[in-house]
Amino acid sequence: PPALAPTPPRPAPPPVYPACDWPAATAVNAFPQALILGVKKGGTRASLEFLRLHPDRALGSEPHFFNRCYERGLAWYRSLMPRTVEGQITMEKAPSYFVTCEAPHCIHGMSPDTKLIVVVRNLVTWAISNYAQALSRMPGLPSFRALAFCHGLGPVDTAWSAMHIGLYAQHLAHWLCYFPLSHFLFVRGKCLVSNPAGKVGRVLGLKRVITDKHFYFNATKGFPCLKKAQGARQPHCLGKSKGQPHPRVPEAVVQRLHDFYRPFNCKFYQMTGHDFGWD
Ligand SMILES: Nc1ncnc2c1ncn2[C@@H]1O[C@H](COP(=O)(O)OS(=O)(=O)O)[C@@H](OP(=O)(O)O)[C@H]1O
Repeated sequence: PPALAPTPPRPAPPPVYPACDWPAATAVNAFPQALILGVKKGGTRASLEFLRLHPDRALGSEPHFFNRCYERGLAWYRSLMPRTVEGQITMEKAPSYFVTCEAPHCIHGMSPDTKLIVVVRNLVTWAISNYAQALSRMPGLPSFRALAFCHGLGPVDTAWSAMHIGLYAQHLAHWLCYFPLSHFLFVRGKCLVSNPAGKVGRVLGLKRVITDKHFYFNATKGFPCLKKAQGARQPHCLGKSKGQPHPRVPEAVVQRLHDFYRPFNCKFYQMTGHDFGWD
């Protein structure tokens, strides 16, 4: 008689989750619908921390995907995003996307509907802020003046990142080849300090949930801090690299930089239709 056919393996039983681990029926890892593109030292961390308070948004970690690890693929990127339910906006921030040449193309490839947030700041203050950060890490750094100008007093050294990144008009022109201006939201870094609730509350038309009640002014830090960070009971200020003292830079140097940036600023105002008043 023919040998008995082996019993076919039983199909694996469906997974059994403890009640508290049931996956929410509609929660998914969605690609970000909005990205904070930078710029670094503009106030990106403050924007992110303040937005965390909003129940209608979910913020991803900071994987620097579009400027450092795009080769890992969009599926990997998506898996890093928090699970969200319908009606929630997924967001991510990276300090350098705005100045990364390939980023507009890659982000457009992910979704041409992505909303883009850029935190901008007076470029001279901004350049000094970058220098302050670098100096705190490398105390032996040459003076600001020596780095800002070729040969000490020559033309502005646009090869220095603190000068180059500030050419907002040039970076924006590149982005506008991929996204219309209506997709951009420009946030003044200064407003995040003077009126954090106002600025953050209005981002992306989110319901007005974040108000002055969420903040207090911390006189020691000299900046607004959160009365309670998300999921915590304690007041929370940003870390010590945010809001650090700036070195004194001679007025003549500041003036020369204002003169240098003026035409670029004018161009940026024209492109965005908004006078940021940096001159
Ligand atoms: N609430 C609050 N607390 C502290 N700092 C605040 C806050 N709001 C805005 N800022 C400004 O944020 C600047 C740092 O910007 P970023 O977070 O974009 O820096 S980074 O690129 O992520 O390192 C930082 O720049 P510096 O003051 O030059 O350090 C601040 O001016």
